[in-house]
Amino acid sequence: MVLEAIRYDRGNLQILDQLKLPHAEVYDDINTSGDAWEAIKHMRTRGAPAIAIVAALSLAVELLIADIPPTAGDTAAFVYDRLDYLVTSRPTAVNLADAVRKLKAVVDAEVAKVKADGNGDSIREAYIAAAEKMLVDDVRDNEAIGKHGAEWIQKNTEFGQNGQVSVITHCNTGSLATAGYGTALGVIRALHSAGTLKHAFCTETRPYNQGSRLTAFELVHDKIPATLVTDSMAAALLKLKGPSERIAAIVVGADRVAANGDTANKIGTYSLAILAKFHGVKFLVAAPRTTIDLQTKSGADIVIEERPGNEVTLVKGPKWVAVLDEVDLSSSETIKIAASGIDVWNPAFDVTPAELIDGIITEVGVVEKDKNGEFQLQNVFQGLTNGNG
Ligand SMILES: CSC[C@H]1O[C@H](OP(=O)(O)O)[C@H](O)[C@@H]1O
Repeated sequence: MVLEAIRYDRGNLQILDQLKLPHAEVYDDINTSGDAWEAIKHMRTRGAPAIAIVAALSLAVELLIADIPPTAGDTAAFVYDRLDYLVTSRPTAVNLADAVRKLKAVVDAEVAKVKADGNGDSIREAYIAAAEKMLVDDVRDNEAIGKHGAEWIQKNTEFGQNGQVSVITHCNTGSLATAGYGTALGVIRALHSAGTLKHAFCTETRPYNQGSRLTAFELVHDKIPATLVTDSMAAALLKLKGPSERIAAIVVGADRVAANGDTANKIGTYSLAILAKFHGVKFLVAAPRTTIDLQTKSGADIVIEERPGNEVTLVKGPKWVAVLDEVDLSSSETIKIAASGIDVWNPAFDVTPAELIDGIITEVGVVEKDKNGEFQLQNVFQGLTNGNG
């Protein structure tokens, strides 16, 4: 059974409520852009690609039920208004803004054909087809990212050239963050499928715990040999077990890759990049081209989302029944794990400078820095890379 964060057929969209994972798999109906905004904002669905796809498809569903004036101009105005609203749900990941830009262009082209006072049906149809294509393209891109990333690791790491490799990954970048297969977790899936993965190590990824709640869930589901560590254990893991476990690389996802290769990703990524450099393991970012933002020159220009402090100080979940080593799904408890009155800083992302990144794994190949130590990311949009993947 394949894990699905998003379930869709025309007129019907459901998301897997990721606040209930790993203990319960509950799907929520998404019937409007408003439903999608709430789900994205409160992280019932999350992951840069998944956010964009859920937003796009929510409007594809809404267009079939909303009471919109019949002209093409009115339909386009409704689409623009809803897309502009959806893009306010979370600021850091570029995939949503990228999808909005592309969907607006589809609508504009259709309005140009039928003229503003023409029938709005073709606008609706063009939008829905474009949104549905994003769902299909994402899985295809992720499988290509997995292939390129696995090949690059096997070819460009000492452990990869003579046997199996182990990989550290952060946050969740799998089927629960995308339309399927995943980006960095897709690379781990590809290594595992090729029989070249020794072990995957996933970090807990405080405070939302994407690693312990979601990535661990995916790795167990796929029967991939894996070990969970806390974020603070990563350094000791590399120092004490890096050679013996043949840890060849740290592979992470991305929320926004700036034109120079600086990458915004889940908080804690920057620390891992520094550890990789110090311990001589490769540091790789896995991201589809929908995550690469040539309009943002560098990491300094990326808006970092800050989330509520209680996402750090409160831990919610079902009661654990010790004697059964199971959870009581009929219960729900919230535990406070910090002193009242303490200030909390809770940035959801950090920025890893391009100098710490050995390669950016895309669906068209792995981009490495040129002889001047710079990423030439514009080339990937012509399907070109200079990597060895
Ligand atoms: C392929 S998911 C990319 C990216 O999105 C995640 O952020 P969040 O869980 O807050 O939506 C995380 O940073 C992943 O690396």
